[in-house]
Amino acid sequence: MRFFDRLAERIDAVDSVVSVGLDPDPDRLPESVADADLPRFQFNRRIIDATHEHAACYKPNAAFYEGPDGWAALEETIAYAHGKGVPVLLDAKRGDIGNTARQYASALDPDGLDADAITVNPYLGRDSLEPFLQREDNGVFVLGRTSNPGGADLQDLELATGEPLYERVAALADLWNDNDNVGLVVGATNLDELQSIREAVPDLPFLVPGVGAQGGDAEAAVEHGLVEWDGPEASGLDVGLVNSSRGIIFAGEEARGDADAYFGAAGQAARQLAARLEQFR
Ligand SMILES: O=C(O)c1cc(=O)[nH]c(=O)n1[C@@H]1O[C@H](COP(=O)(O)O)[C@@H](O)[C@H]1O
Repeated sequence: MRFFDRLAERIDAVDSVVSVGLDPDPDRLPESVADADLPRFQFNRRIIDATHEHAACYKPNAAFYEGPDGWAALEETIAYAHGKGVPVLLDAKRGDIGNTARQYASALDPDGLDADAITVNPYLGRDSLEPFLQREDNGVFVLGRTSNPGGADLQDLELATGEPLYERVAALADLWNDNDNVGLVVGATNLDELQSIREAVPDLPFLVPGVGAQGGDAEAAVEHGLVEWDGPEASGLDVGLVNSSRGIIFAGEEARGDADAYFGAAGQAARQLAARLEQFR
């Protein structure tokens, strides 16, 4: 089944468009997991237990799995999320020349990390993304307009045609969508850009990061991020994702010494965000 069909069904089943970001910063892990084998996985396991009923997907950011045992923690995390029936979007922001890109894309293989979808960087052009785009059952989220302040440095540059570069990227992503597997990453912190990209590409689902810790606009994220899915299996359902990472996984930080309270707070934060976003759907 294609990624966006699976995602639309998941969103429908849990009434949530929340992507829970699994970014287990080693400096912020509570004592209850810090001394365990694979602490990052043990942390994620507890987070997944607490949040899965409100999660449309999990988004582990590959940066947080660098270093010894990082890949093992990521592999275990993805398998554990799948065990709860939740798709996984690997946030790796890949993009490189063809033979390198093919290796990066193996993260989507069932005998690789088995991620359901991945984020990619469009700046090396179509051929660098081909190994991802060809995988009909996997989602490919192209960075459109990022949420960080420096995103403007390049992405807002005006082209000779008068359009900003991010709009050209969005149009290209639409063009690359032969397999109905392309989405766009557009931050919730830049409302004008969010709106204008939605107008430029009315049919692509967005991953909208930046709500929560970065202070982005949840209502605009839902209004512009979701589209009615017109796929072969889950047609007519909403599809799109609004991500929060630190705002959910570290919501219990004041209860660091009490594991149940700590992870309970993450569950509550995921539930509250899901309910808040549902108001705007
Ligand atoms: O691709 C992303 O997910 C992404 C794109 C973007 O423009 N901004 C952005 O914050 N992200 C990621 O989304 C997550 C946001 O984390 P929080 O700010 O903790 O919610 C991190 O993993 C970021 O790397």
